[in-house]
Amino acid sequence: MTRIAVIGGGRIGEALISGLLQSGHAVKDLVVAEQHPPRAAELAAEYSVCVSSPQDAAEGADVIVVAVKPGDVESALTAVSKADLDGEREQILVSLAAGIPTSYYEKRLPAGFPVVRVMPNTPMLVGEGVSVLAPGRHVKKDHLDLVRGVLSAVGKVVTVPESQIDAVTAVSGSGPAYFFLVAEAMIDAGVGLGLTRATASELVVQTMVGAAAMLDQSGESTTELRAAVTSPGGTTAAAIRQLEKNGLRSAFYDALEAAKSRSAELGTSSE
Ligand SMILES: NC(=O)C1=CN([C@@H]2O[C@H](COP(=O)(O)OP(=O)(O)OC[C@H]3O[C@@H](n4cnc5c(N)ncnc54)[C@H](O)[C@@H]3O)[C@@H](O)[C@H]2O)C=CC1
Ligand SMILES: O=C(O)[C@@H]1CCC=N1
Repeated sequence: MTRIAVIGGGRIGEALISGLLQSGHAVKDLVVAEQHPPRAAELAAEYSVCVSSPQDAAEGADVIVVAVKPGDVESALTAVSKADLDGEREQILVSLAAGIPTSYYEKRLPAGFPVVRVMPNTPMLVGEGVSVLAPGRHVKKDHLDLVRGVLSAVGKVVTVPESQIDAVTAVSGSGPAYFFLVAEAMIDAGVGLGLTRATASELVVQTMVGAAAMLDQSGESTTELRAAVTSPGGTTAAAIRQLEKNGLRSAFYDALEAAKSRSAELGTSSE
């Protein structure tokens, strides 16, 4: 089995660990390096996962996953680099950090070391993530297949050229937060209309789950599905008119542009 070291046991590191274990990955083939001791203890207790230093974790791993904040990548990589790393051993580094390009790692790792940049998202926690892969210069087909195999255990896997990864970050990396925000706003609006918070939450969550399942399974476009709910002169048309009047569509254009720019900015500040 592929041995995986996760450097950084925060929200996305935990989502990956949890998703891999739920999909049948053996706990003995997972190790996490987490610098914050109480958090490390929490992960060990929750998942029975082995906790180690970044150096030791990287030493024995086939896949080294960097899951720290972009600003912590330098220190994490310095620690990882103390391990006896060797591209010849077919080790691969997978970076989940927003903004940090593969060239950043390639400059600092032994020559020829394969690096795959990945933009995951948190639904990997429940096996419904989407991980978008962008291979670095030294990545061969076998490396990419290995990373694809690992991440397909926790959701869908898509591959793009690295030039598209800032846009991907804006769409699917940050995307779950947009849906959570929409759900939050709808729940509050339902409460404003007199529903209890529990009822409003139940209705909104199930509506989101149902709508997502239809998008996924019906084969119909978003426009067709929306039209099917929108009766002429009806309630949905009245609501959508207000959403459009209040700039929902352009708010999303602006929001995703801001996220893409921020991802690019994180990259340039870490050259
Ligand atoms: N949270 C999300 O939805 C997504 C996050 N990402 C990326 O994943 C990375 C991690 O994000 P989060 O999990 O949200 O952050 P987080 O702050 O929850 O977790 C990062 C963890 O790394 C640990 N850490 C920092 N430096 C370390 C080191 N040198 N050695 C060991 N552990 C170290 C911290 O103590 C912390 O627990 C970021 O680069 C982010 O851009 C990517 C896609 C989605
Ligand atoms: O907000 C962030 O920077 C990270 C990257 C994508 C989702 N969360």
